[in-house]
Amino acid sequence: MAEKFPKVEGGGSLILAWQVKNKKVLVVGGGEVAAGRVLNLLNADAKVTVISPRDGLNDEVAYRIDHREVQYFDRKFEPSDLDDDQITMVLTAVDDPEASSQIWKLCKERKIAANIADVPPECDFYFGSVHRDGPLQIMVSTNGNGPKMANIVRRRIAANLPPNIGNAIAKVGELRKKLRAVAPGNDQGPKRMKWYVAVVMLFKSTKLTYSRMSNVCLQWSLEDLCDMEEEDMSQLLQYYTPDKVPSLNQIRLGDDPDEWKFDGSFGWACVV
Ligand SMILES: C[C@@]1(CC(=O)O)C2=NC(=C\c3[nH]c(c(CCC(=O)O)c3CC(=O)O)Cc3[nH]c(c(CC(=O)O)c3CCC(=O)O)/C=C3\N/C(=C\2)[C@@H](CCC(=O)O)[C@]3(C)CC(=O)O)/[C@H]1CCC(=O)O
Ligand SMILES: NC(=O)c1ccc[n+]([C@@H]2O[C@H](COP(=O)([O-])OP(=O)(O)OC[C@H]3O[C@@H](n4cnc5c(N)ncnc54)[C@H](O)[C@@H]3O)[C@@H](O)[C@H]2O)c1
Repeated sequence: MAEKFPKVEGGGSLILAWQVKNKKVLVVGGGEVAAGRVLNLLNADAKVTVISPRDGLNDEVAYRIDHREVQYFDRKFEPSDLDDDQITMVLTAVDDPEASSQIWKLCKERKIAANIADVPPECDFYFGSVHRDGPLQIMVSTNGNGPKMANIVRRRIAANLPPNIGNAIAKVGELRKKLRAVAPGNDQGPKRMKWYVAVVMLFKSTKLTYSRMSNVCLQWSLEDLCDMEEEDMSQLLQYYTPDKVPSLNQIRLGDDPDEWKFDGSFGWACVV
């Protein structure tokens, strides 16, 4: 018999999307691993400081420093580097296990979250293998079992994604923002979410699951979403107040016989 609630399966990680925008992060080390860490951090708009002797710098880290993408100190780590309560996180990637352990202990004394590359027990969090396409990020973790496998799984997932998915998500983001402007109140919350989900489900019912659905009159495709212009979005948003979800043709051509009322079920819209 199926369980009523999901079964707990311990031993995993809590996977989150940490918002480090404008927050200070210290990276100790300037080699190949540090280069990857720095890129991840800059992609998340963090304020990055790198501490590493110049002669140990990898070309990519040197490039970030030369282009002032990071703040830089040309020396080894010193405990006083942690004397800044604005530091949100410390990442070490040094080829010196003693220095690594010392940094971990100091971070714990100061309650700063830290990742010590190479030493899983000395990590408050692990990195994962990340696929990025505009606003879309997919992280794969094997929870320390096999980082190379994480890389392989991530590539396989990415290869199976529709090519326009990042753009489509960006458009949905724009639409969602505009919808909030049209219906800002908290009291609109449930209606706003229901209508928005109905619109997104129309797009889900098309290219993402296409062949099985081919007898159903499909109204939106991923490409349609990507092609949405300002004008299309304003047209679409006019259907929010009467709680209707139009077809793309209706938005573009204004013909209304196909119009259907959203009945609250997130099923398929069938226009015959
Ligand atoms: C995913 C990725 C993200 C990133 O680092 O950004 C990542 N490691 C990557 C690559 C990679 N790392 C290593 C190899 C060599 C081959 C091999 O060992 O497999 C390769 C492969 C390569 O280089 O191709 C060596 C290695 N790594 C760790 C140890 C220590 C240990 O296991 O004890 C050792 C042994 C050192 C030694 O033996 O001396 C530990 C960790 N590495 C993690 C993440 C965390 C667990 C993530 C997970 O389990 O999913 C964790 C626990 C902590 C952390 O680093 O956060 C990135 C792939 C990104 C991508 O390409 O997409
Ligand atoms: N994702 C992972 O977890 C992963 C993957 C591969 C390797 N590693 C491990 O991570 C560590 C770093 O790997 P790498 O390839 O970048 O090494 P690397 O030799 O290219 O770089 C080490 C860097 O640390 C700097 N450094 C050394 N001591 C320092 C100190 N006290 N203060 C500041 N900087 C210092 C060096 O100048 C150099 O820039 C190694 O121990 C490696 O085995 C981890």
